[in-house]
Amino acid sequence: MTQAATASATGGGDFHVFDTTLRDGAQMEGLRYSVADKLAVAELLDELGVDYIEGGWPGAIPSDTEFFARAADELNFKHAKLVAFGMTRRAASTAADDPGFGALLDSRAPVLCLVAKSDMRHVEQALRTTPEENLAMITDSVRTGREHDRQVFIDCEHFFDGYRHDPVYATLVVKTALDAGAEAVVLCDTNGGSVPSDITAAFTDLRARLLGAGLAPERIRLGMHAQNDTGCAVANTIAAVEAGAMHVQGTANGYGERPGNANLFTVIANLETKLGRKVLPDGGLEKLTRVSHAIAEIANMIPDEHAPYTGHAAFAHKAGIHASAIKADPALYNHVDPVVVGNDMRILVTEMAGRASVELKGRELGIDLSGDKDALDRITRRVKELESKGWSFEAADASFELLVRDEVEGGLPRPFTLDTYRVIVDHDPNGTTVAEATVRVDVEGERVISTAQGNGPVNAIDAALRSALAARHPRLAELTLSDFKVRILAGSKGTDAVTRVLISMSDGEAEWTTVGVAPNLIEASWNALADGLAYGLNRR
Ligand SMILES: CC(=O)SCCNC(=O)CCNC(=O)[C@H](O)C(C)(C)COP(=O)(O)OP(=O)(O)OC[C@H]1O[C@@H](n2cnc3c(N)ncnc32)[C@H](O)[C@@H]1OP(=O)(O)O
Ligand SMILES: CC(=O)C(=O)O
Repeated sequence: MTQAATASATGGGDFHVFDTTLRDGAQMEGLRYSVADKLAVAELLDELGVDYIEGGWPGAIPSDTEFFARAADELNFKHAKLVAFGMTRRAASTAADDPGFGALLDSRAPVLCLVAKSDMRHVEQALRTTPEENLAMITDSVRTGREHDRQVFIDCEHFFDGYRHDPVYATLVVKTALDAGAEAVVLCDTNGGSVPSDITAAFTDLRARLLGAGLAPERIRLGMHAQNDTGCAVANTIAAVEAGAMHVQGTANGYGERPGNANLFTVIANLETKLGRKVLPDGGLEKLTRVSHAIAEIANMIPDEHAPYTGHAAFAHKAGIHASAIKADPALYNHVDPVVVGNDMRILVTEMAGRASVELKGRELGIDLSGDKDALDRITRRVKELESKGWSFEAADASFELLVRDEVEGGLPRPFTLDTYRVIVDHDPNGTTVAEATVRVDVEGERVISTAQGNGPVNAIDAALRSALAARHPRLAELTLSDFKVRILAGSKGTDAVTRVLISMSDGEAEWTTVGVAPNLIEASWNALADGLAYGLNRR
């Protein structure tokens, strides 16, 4: 860590984006970072341009102690400052003698963020100390941090509940921390039970009380830390900023304990695009989607498709009426240009599509359908008819493209046509199951028969088909099956259910998905497989 400690008690209009993905975000059930993961996440957050990265609690959590040791040697942030989280010193001791506090200083982090009690009930029941001693713990901890050349933030735990219960004491806690030299005092909605009007009222009232207590306006530096238990964490954070907060805390993708924390990426995007506050360095905002997905990958979490701004579906339009207006101007149905946050707009073609949806989807696929009203009519009708029978094109772009090309270009060249297939599944007395498939196909005028075994019927058909085509189509070896999804769609009478199969394939450069629907699982799979291979072999 080459970052010099820059303890500063100067007030002013600077605004902080404070990320706590690696501390509070790591408190999420089911999430566990290795030290290497944490180092990688920290680098991504620095690249995005957040101001502070809270790395964990050194001294309390052994892997966090290791993270800070490695961070000090290995990380070289371009923009951010690394923050060590901890608590104010223990009651009836001194910060200088408190081993927990010592571990924070030993971490070499240039910034400390200390959680302090601000709800009288917590002081009495959890700390089991006096209100005065709690204030002394805050003063001593902030001053000691400052004496060691650290910036110090105070997180006021349970601030909003405490403020409702005893606003005089909660105000005194904030004033004490600011008087001691805290860079900012962060008001935490720890139980996450607040709604935006609570936040606005508390910030406004607290500011008036602090001014009344003699604090100069520029010394009132407040921040917001919102948990998402009411689903209002982002809204609460925005309400806080509108009420004067100059520091926002949150986590990547909203990871955190219980329903999580304020999604910092949504907060940042709202601040920049709605409130007109530039909070990231130049070029930062357009990295938002990539960084969000990269952190999900490291955290081993499936990215939230529907996350505002960064989700894959955040700018996906399914309704035909939306597409018809988007054709005139994408801004008519997008609240911001997706490119601003590094995302893309997508048009989904389903039974809800109209001609405009088909035209725009064609444009996405590089097929110009504009002006061909007959083709647009035919394709739209065909999509609606197939979807009513169970097909689903929204996740199967390759099947849609094959359908469009069939309608307007006489279809892509088919590398083979099926004559027959047969599959046998053997379950022997030892419990071993083997599937064997034989396919008979026409390949460029020649009839080819091939037999292969597999661990299941679809695997066996895939192997037999590949073996039949291998000599004429060596590129098949590059095409791998990356996903196989089956869904049974209930029929109207209960017994006439149909099966929908989605198959994703990749050639190492691109991935595409095809859909097959039939009353029989093997037939549905064959349809999807045959289309997937045909699409792949035609891909350039
Ligand atoms: C709202 C938040 O999310 S804050 C972050 C919470 N994160 C964590 O708790 C994760 C890491 N925590 C830990 O590893 C452990 O809980 C430790 C190391 C911090 C403490 O462990 P222990 O010493 O075994 O204490 P334990 O966890 O049982 O209780 C917490 C102690 O801290 C005290 N404490 C709680 N908050 C504060 C505070 N702000 N300032 C000073 N002391 C505090 C409690 O009164 C209690 O004291 P006691 O030991 O005298 O009963
Ligand atoms: C500090 C913190 O994480 C909270 O109060 O929620």
